[in-house]
Amino acid sequence: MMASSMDDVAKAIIAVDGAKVSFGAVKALDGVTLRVMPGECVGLVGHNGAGKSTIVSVINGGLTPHHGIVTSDGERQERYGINAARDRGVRCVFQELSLCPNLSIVENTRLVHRTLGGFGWRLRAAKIIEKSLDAVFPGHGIDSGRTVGDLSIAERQMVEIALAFSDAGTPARLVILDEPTSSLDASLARQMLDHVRRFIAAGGSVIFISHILHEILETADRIVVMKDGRVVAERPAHRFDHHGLVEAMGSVAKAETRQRPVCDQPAAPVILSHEAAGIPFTARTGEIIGLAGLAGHGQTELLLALHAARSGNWLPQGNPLVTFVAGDRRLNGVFELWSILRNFSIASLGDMSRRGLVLEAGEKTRGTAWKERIEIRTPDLNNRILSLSGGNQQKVLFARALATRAPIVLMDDPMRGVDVGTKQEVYAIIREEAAAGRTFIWYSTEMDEVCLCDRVYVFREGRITAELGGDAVDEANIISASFEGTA
Ligand SMILES: Nc1ncnc2c1ncn2[C@@H]1O[C@H](COP(=O)(O)OP(=O)(O)OP(=O)(O)O)[C@@H](O)[C@H]1O
Repeated sequence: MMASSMDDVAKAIIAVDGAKVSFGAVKALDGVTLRVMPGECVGLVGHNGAGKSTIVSVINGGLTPHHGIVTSDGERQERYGINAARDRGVRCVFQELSLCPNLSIVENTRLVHRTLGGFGWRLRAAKIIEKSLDAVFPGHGIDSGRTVGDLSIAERQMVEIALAFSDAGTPARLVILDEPTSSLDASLARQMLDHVRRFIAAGGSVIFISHILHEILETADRIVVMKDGRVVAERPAHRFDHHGLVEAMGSVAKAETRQRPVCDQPAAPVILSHEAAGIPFTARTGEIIGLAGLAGHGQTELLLALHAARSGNWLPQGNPLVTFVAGDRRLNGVFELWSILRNFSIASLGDMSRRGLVLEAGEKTRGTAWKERIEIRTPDLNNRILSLSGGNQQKVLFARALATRAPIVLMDDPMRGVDVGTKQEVYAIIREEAAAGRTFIWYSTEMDEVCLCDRVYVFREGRITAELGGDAVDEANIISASFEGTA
């Protein structure tokens, strides 16, 4: 080891050296070395399945590597686990939200901070979480007495983030944020990124994982790129640009194309309409319609209402009229005990069976074709769905919906956690299918995606306040309509 490298290990809050982790035949980590210094934000990027969440589990003490050394503040950790990590000030916001849905925010705060017992703990817990919510998301409007199960996915993500930064005696020193903004709209994401910079300026450390590269480029001090279980590039953030990062991520990341499809179909028949609050909603055959506005302002409710209204409608040959890509994959999307293949094929079993029996060869052929088309990374489609990384699970849900013959596809922020390369692939598929007559209704918290749509409805406080079409679909118009509700 070089002298500077030894110095780094001594100063690092956490240093992992040569970590190897395998799951069966899959080498999730193949000799990863990562150090986090006080007062720095390390950006961690890489394709879906690159190993980012796995190295986070090692640092968080949730997973002991088969090989490798963990050092903290210069001390080699022989028995490093979740409790040791917590005692050293390591906090983690997981990709899959981890709060107990049947408990209130205050009760969840008590669970996270084990020392928060004794007389009057409710009041103290409420103060702790409220202080942190106010610091990270000023003006959040979340009452800490609410039950977590009643919160929107964005609100749950906000509470998880605030909990990670909260202080009940042992202050957070290293906060790991694994795709923290995936359910947040641009203004909430901004608040969180600003808080990260304040935390760093005060001497804290952050590991920040995101597929939204501009967030990484503007927030991280140093960027580490992973590919297939290895670190393949590592530089100060100012020495990367967007293109350089995409290139470093490797073959999966293809060049981005940002042009919006031109769908000039005022004459196409209306396939769906709904009397929404505010401007009425309509969708025509072959249109890609975006639902925009701040997170949780009624977009998911419209998708659910459209689904409820038309889910009983079947086309000839037993195909449904609408299909749905759920936003909250753990709650509404994934069948956790099933294989990847069965999770994929469940929505189109009608097309894969004869006289009530599923034709296994046909199911496998279709599954394999989709696996290759959007690069679902697994050695075997018969593995359990939970063996996939988060982004790869999301790809399965997407493939499940697209593999049906439903002419209307409802999508509730479907690209959550999907890597940049696959996103381009999926945008191309959506465009192709829309050109062939499929209608897409697409809620997204990412402005770039909303701007790919032919027509956009902007939501504010449960109402549709603006409808933008053609050249009017741009960031400035969407932001102005989100805040002022100008049509
Ligand atoms: N419990 C498990 N069982 C089997 N394989 C697993 C398990 N957990 C992770 N893997 C595999 O390890 C590899 C690394 O996964 P990991 O979750 O670290 O990727 P990631 O970089 O975080 O991806 P994403 O961007 O999709 O979140 C993947 O190939 C994944 O399928």
